[in-house]
Amino acid sequence: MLEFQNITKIYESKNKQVVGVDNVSLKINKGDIFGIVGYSGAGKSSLLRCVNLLERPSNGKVLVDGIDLTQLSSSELRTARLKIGMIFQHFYLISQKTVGENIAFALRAAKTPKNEIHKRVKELLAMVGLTDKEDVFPAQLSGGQKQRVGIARALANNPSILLCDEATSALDPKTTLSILKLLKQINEKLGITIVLITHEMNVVKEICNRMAIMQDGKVIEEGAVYDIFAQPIKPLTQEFINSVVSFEIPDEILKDVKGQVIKLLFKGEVAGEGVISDTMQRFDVKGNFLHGTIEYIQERPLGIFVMELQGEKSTVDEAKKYMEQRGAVVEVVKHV
Ligand SMILES: Nc1ncnc2c1ncn2[C@@H]1O[C@H](COP(=O)(O)OP(=O)(O)OP(=O)(O)O)[C@@H](O)[C@H]1O
Repeated sequence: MLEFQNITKIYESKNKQVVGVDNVSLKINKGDIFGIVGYSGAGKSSLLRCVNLLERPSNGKVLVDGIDLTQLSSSELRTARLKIGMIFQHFYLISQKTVGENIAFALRAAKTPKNEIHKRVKELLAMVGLTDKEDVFPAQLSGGQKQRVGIARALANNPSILLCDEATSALDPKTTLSILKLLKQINEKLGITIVLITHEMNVVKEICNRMAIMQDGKVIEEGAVYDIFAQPIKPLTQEFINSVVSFEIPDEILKDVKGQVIKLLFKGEVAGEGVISDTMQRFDVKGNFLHGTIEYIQERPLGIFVMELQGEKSTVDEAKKYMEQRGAVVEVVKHV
């Protein structure tokens, strides 16, 4: 388990202090794929770099399996860091070394016995699907292949945590998906906890099970990805969710709608259409669909409907209550 306890990172620059991370406490469970989301300057990189103390926090503790890394001696920290792999947006491969040598470099740094290195390099290349690229140089690889080498290098010493710093931001959407798939496989097969930072909600939607949203150095919202997608609380979180799953109805359409407009959420297996049609039969209200979609988040369906309800106010209220009893989350978008 990885835990940040009251982490603050202050940068001193030109007689000025910049707060990169502001008193963040977070728990990341073993086996999580945890996404940290925020706009540029929110403090994501600063926080991620506190995990392996690439940035030393100005205050607070970083606990990995209960051990506070900030209290370790430099040799203890070197050993602890071997169990924390990291990949980067711009890969940082050594251009004069072949793919195989880039990976072997990480193994040598961890004092792996010489006679085991080549076997391990081959294993790692097979794991990331680059068996035939051992002897080529990074310049001969595509961006996605370079990131695969970065992943192989990060996994060389069997880490328990993998940190991903905007790992797919330099890649096209199709390559991004293939790298995310690989990361998910690694998480499932090897049980490695993954912490990734990104400004792309699609990345989070694709592979993360839990997430935190950062703004001005603080974590403003955190929880299960499914729950946050279903009911984001903070306006910034809503903005990020809307970038991938838009529930907004344009004002021009709302303006012409006569009845009350409601948003209905049906989580998991609750069959939204069935509940809505039962409601229309039971109550003297007329419903018009303005929007309807089923999103799959973490392979779990989330039904989202926006509809206009026309009828007596008391009947409309009863109809909404009935839908809530049947498992819907009802939110009024526009009162009559
Ligand atoms: N080495 C540094 N010296 C001074 N200020 C820094 C340093 N690194 C980061 N900062 C400041 O700390 C704040 C948080 O930056 P950080 O890079 O962690 O944010 P971020 O969310 O990762 O943004 P980005 O996605 O652009 O990297 C910003 O105001 C930034 O200017």
